[in-house]
Amino acid sequence: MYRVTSATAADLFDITATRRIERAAAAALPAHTLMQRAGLAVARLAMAVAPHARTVWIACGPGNNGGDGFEAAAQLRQRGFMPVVTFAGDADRLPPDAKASLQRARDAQVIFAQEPPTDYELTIDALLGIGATRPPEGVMVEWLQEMDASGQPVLSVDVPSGLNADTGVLSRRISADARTPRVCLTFLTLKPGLFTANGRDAAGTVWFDDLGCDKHAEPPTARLAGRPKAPRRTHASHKGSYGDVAVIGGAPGMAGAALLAGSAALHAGAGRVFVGLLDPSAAPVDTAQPELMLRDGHTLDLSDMTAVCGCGGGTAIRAALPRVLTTAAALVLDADALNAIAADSALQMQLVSRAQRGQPTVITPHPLEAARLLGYAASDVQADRLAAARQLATRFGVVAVLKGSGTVIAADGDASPVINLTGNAKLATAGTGDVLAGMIGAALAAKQSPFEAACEAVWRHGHVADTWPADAAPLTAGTLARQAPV
Ligand SMILES: NC(=O)C1=CN([C@@H]2O[C@H](COP(=O)(O)OP(=O)(O)OC[C@H]3O[C@@H](n4cnc5c(N)ncnc54)[C@H](O)[C@@H]3O)[C@@H](O)[C@H]2O)[C@@H](O)CC1
Ligand SMILES: Nc1ncnc2c1ncn2[C@@H]1O[C@H](COP(=O)(O)OP(=O)(O)O)[C@@H](O)[C@H]1O
Ligand SMILES: [K+]
Repeated sequence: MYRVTSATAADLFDITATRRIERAAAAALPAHTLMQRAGLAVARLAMAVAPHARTVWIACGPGNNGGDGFEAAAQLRQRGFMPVVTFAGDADRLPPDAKASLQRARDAQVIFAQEPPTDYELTIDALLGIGATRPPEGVMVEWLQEMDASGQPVLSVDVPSGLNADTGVLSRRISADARTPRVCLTFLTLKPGLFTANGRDAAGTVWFDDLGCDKHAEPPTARLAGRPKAPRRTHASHKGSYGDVAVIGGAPGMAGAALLAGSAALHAGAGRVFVGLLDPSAAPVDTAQPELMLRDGHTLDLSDMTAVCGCGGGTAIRAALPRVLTTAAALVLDADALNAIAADSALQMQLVSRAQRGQPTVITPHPLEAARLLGYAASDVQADRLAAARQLATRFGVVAVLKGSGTVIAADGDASPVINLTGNAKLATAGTGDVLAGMIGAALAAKQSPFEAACEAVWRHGHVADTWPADAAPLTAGTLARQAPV
């Protein structure tokens, strides 16, 4: 059993793949073995999460997820805890493994009740796992609401009930005021839905137990990339070794966004950074960051540069795009550049033809920008973030970075998409996206592969927010841009 952190590199498997792995694992072991191992693992983690607990409320559902709960109840009872089980199901219709575990819980003198206990120190959510076919209803909803509001730790078995393990869509809203600490112990595979969309809020800290079944040949659905290697510079390197970045953006009134991207590219290690502003009346120098070379965004030669295009671009970016799309050696497209491309099929064709010419492009949409590019609603993008990122990558021949909680990075081709585990809501402030675009630009300019450049920059950007002290002033985009790579 191990705890998943942002440093963890691991494969993720959707429900269909997990089912195949589960069937193969079950076939290789004596009956009931997997559930016994799962229940024991839940009991062990419960004791670690709440060693002081006396009463543990275990909410069990109608399938094998409930079976894991019965098994954990039996184990906890044998260790002197007072588990109280509420069961939302029919004992006669339980699958065989779960039925056997129900009997073991009864034999261990576990208390069964109709209602949750009045006082308890830990809840185990064993209502629904990967077999959930529809959102929870009836008494399950009541119990889940009680858990959310209890303030006591919740340990979700395999998957938080109501969470789609493939997409991270949760059937209910968890209030931002809820102070309930959450852990999730997931079995056999790590599932993508635990790490994106609502998955992070619903699952809390994720623990993984392979139940002794670590060998299988199933291809992954997605990956956690883990901590990137620290950047190294050879002694004899020079500024040309790290490439040129040109930020194209900063329409009248929006120079700040372009300067933020430029500052981020500079601090992320680019050899030289130009900022091509689209505001003819812009000042000739940024005195706060004099290393940035300010130029006219419409005329800057991009043929040997990595362009970062769109930050604060406004409507002026439209006129600059045909030249940027055809000439930039490598390209990061953000914000208004993406909105302009979404509205113009000729620009879309120019974007697609970049890949055919071997000119790499990374796009960095947030969900609404992704929705515009795909012709969907933002809610459709959020309903399946992995699928949306893959579609963007394939349709435009790019590396797509779909931002938000659990940023997804997908490439056109066979590579599994990556879900990034760094970052938090401290980044939910204006300008942090411009900073990310600049950081990716610097990584591309240093000749990293576009997919690697995007994954590493997204990781580092989020890591700054993760390590930002809780008692420090809020993390602004300007401060974020000035952090050196880790
Ligand atoms: N079979 C095995 O080898 C193992 C199974 N394990 C556990 O088994 C779980 C999967 O078990 P199941 O396939 O039985 O699936 P679940 O226990 O997730 O749920 C399936 C049951 O819930 C019902 N159901 C689905 N959605 C519902 C809803 N919204 N309201 C009410 N009832 C609903 C279904 O009709 C079915 O009876 C895993 O998540 C994991 O916890 C683990 O013990 C590991 C080993
Ligand atoms: N709750 C969150 N968890 C993780 N990352 C977040 C969260 N909110 C915002 N971010 C990150 O912050 C950045 C915001 O980018 P964007 O929406 O383009 O903002 P802006 O245009 O103001 O710069 C993205 O990298 C996004 O992934
Ligand atoms: K569950």
